[in-house]
Amino acid sequence: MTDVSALYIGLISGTSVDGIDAALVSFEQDRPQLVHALTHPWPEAMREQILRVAQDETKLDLDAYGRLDVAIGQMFADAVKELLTQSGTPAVSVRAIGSHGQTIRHRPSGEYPFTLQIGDSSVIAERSTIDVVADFRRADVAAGGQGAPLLPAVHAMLLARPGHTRVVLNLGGIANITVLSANGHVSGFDTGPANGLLDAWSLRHRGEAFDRGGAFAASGRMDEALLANLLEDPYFALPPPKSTGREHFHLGWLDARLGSATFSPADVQATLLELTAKSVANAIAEHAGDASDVLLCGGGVHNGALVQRLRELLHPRELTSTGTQGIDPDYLEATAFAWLARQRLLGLPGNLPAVTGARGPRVLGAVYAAPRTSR
Ligand SMILES: Nc1ncnc2c1ncn2[C@@H]1O[C@H](COP(=O)(O)OP(=O)(O)OP(=O)(O)O)[C@@H](O)[C@H]1O
Ligand SMILES: CC(=O)N[C@H]1[C@@H]2OC[C@@H](O2)[C@@H](O)[C@@H]1O[C@H](C)C(=O)O
Repeated sequence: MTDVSALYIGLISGTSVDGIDAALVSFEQDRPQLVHALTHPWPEAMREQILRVAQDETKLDLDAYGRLDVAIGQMFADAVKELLTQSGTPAVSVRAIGSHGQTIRHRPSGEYPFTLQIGDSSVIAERSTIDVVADFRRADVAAGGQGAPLLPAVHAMLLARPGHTRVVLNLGGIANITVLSANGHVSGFDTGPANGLLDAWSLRHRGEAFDRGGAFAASGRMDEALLANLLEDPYFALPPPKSTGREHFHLGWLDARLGSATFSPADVQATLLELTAKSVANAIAEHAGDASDVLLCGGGVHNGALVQRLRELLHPRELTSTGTQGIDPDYLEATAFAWLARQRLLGLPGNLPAVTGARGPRVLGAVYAAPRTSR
């Protein structure tokens, strides 16, 4: 019998690979509530390795794959330990961990569609002594879906405003929107890059993992011809359901479009910021024309230059953070994976077929049992 009143933990390292977000979550009438959260940073060498693998700059042999899977699992277990210590929570009072893992490849279309999140869940269960639910995307992909985005179900539960069309915009490495329609319908998809390309260009030209506040972009001038060239990527015109990742939008993608043309690094950064803002605004105009407000979450809420540009493009819609609704924009994804773990233990579906394109609702994830004798 599942104890539905217990605490859960949600874990995710997203496409920015900036750290492992860990959230301790309680439930009240099935609604998740954040109790405590932290971001456990990746050691720099590991972050670089994950990025190289995710962008196909490093081809992994099976031994290297196995080692990376375990190393990521160990870091996820460390994040759990830190979360329990900081919050003063004994492991025994946590019913389960929902671990998204680290996406290293996402190819949900074609003859053999797949999506790959790694971070050995048995290692997390063994080290934390807590049951782990993981592998949340593959059942949806097996059912013909994209396996992503999964957050729209949680956005609907926490942020829908009956009678109004509202958009939730996640600005992670990749950007995705959820459209919460006035009539209750929920749709959503990945619009394209958010911070991933901005981070990569910042690292290459300034040695900084991200462009704090968007200052680097703000120091340059957007180039119209380059922007038009980038927006020609066929992904932007694809109809939903659709999802993407670092295997598509990465520095190699950008370099191929820059070709032999010379731009100042700051002008490219400004153009990348405009690419994120324009592709998001175009998607909202096309799929949520009647939206009255847009709620932001994900690390991009801290990029003042990006938020300012989005505000201009989305005018007259109101643009605020999910924080205005009492939802921490930095930990919504981790909170959602705690909810998904609970759904799995309750035998309830986690996907929204109208979003992912799956043939139907599916119970998502697999359970990795903790060692019973040590509890
Ligand atoms: N102060 C800041 N200024 C500018 N950008 C910032 C700032 N703080 C965070 N960011 C951006 O937010 C990113 C992290 O966002 P987030 O944690 O939401 O991404 P993610 O969860 O890895 O991605 P995804 O949602 O695609 O899986 C950083 O890589 C950085 O680009
Ligand atoms: C395959 C994968 O990891 N996709 C991520 C990624 O990061 C943002 C966007 O692309 C979204 O589709 C998804 O993550 C969130 C957690 C989701 O499933 O809603």
